[in-house]
Amino acid sequence: MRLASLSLEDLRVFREARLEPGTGINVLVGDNGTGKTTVLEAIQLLSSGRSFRGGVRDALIRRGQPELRVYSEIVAEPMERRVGMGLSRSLRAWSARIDGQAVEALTRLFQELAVVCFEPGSHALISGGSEHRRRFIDWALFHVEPDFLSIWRRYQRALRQRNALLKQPMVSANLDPWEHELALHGAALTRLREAWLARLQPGLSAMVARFAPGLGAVTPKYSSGGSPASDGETGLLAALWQARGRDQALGHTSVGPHRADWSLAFEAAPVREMLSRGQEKLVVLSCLLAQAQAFAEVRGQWPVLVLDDLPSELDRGHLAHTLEWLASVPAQSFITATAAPELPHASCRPMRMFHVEQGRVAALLY
Ligand SMILES: Nc1ncnc2c1ncn2[C@@H]1O[C@H](COP(=O)(O)OP(=O)(O)OP(=O)(O)O)[C@@H](O)[C@H]1O
Repeated sequence: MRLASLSLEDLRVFREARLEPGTGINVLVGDNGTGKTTVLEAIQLLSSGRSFRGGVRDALIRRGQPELRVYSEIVAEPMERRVGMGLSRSLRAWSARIDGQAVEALTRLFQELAVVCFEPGSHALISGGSEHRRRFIDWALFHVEPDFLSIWRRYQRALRQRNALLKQPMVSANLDPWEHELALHGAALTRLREAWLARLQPGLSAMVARFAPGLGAVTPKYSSGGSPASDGETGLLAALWQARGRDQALGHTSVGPHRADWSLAFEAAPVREMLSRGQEKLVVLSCLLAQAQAFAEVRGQWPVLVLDDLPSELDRGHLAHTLEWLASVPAQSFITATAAPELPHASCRPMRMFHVEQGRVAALLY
């Protein structure tokens, strides 16, 4: 999938801007603080309603304005289906449109555009809390597994209900139906997540061999958050039952897939603490590119790749390597940099360069 156009209105420094990206690598060049990252943020917003920069959402709206708007025409392969996606945020709420029609659920919009993002905060995938790693897998499942969203919602609903009951004087029988729900949907969630991690393994091994060969073979390990995954629904039900006393004291549910995690062990660095900061970045980059590739294998089209401030994240050799890889796959990508990086000569798609200057984006001849 790719963006044929992108328009921003009242998003941070931009009053109004529009660009028509190319189908291959798009480079956004400009000085610090001119708005390069904001263009990537706009793409991320359309795909998830959140900014990879975090922080308060209202900071996204241009100072003094009531609302921001982002619009894009998306082209979905293989049939070249065109979809107009619009997202706006007022001080109170988001609203979304597809082909001009308002959509009730934002997730309907997010299903149309899959974006894989590498940015300075991405190292949290390795060094941050487990929520980053769960979100990584759940992002893929949301896009490739039709049942995922309904399983995830049912699990979350049962979790909220059990947590609310845990805060009241305990009546064990009241917990029973919610624990059955949690076990049923939790076991399904665990199966999907484990299967996705297994699917990623070959691509991840190839990416690590390419970007961080010194680390040797990589082994992913999933930990299901309480009971062994192989014990399935029965095991999770038993774990919930056993944890009742402790959970009541805590006031929340301490076992289940909402506590799950995964890790990577390398031949040359069996524990995460042995990775240098730079190696961490290369591992994260490998995970994200492997994720994009696995997505493409399942969906038959690539997600859009956005890579913020790439030249300051990677050394020259790894930057060249990454650009070569990007040029070799049929994915649309967006890169920001303060100075134009040297782009590979051979590319399977046309490349395009844009200059960003204090809230304006201009296409450069390339
Ligand atoms: N709500 C807002 N209203 C107006 N301007 C804003 C708002 N939020 C941020 N800005 C401005 O928008 C610009 C944001 O720029 P952005 O982070 O996209 O720049 P950048 O080119 O990626 O910078 P760098 O190279 O330093 O990372 C900054 O000049 C910032 O002060």
